[in-house]
Amino acid sequence: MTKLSVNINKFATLRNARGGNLPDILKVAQDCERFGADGITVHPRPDERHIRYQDVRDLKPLVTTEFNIEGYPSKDFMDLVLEVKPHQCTLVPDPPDAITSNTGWDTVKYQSQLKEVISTLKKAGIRVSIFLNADVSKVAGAKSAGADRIELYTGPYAEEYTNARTQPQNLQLFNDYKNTAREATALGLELNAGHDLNLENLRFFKLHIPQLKEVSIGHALVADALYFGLENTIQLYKRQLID
Ligand SMILES: CC(=O)[C@@H](O)[C@H](O)COP(=O)(O)O
Ligand SMILES: NCC(=O)COP(=O)(O)O
Repeated sequence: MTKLSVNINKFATLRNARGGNLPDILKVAQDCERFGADGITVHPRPDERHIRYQDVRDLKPLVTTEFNIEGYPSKDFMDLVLEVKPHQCTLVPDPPDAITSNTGWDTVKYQSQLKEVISTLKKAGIRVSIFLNADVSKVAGAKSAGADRIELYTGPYAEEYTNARTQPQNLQLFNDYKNTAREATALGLELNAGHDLNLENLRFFKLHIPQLKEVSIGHALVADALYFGLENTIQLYKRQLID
């Protein structure tokens, strides 16, 4: 079964809208775990518009499942990750002003930066995943940089799935995902995926990329929780991930 890591950024967005502490992010994380999440993901951004650096520190002793911190490896981010020591760190090539993540690493161009950062994280005992487009030519660079996993950026998949409304298995784009996943497995890299996954597109992705270890989902899951409740929603997503 593929693990579901719930990205709690959007709960923090709601909290920050008013100041104060509603909803309580620490309780949200614990409740997500109680409701069946296999992990908690946070993606602190430099402007701290949702998850704050202090949230990440406060979450560390409370998260009993897998803790995954995502972000661009700036000095501040690296200091935070090395202090908190999550189970996994997912490196994302976002510029500081990114509205959200919208591409994976160019593992050729940024090979030496990735090598250095990954080596530092791995020395601290942190598993490293790097965010990658569905582009088979970038997988070898992830391996040679020392990553343990790649996280497939599923934004374009989600968009095509919504636009096609037919048989997504016919899409060239989806073949790129399958080939990238196959190459990762062949090189001994484990596979995660995330971005814009939702209750409509998740099952198809899981069925066609069975080696998927983990998905991290936030935006759509939080939106669904408004209608179905958090516990039901987490269970609905988990059902999509059964082998
Ligand atoms: C790497 C990735 O796809 C997610 O972390 C996503 O970008 C969530 O970030 P935001 O919640 O800031 O949109
Ligand atoms: N790594 C992807 C993630 O954590 C959540 O992305 P989204 O579901 O908020 O688009």
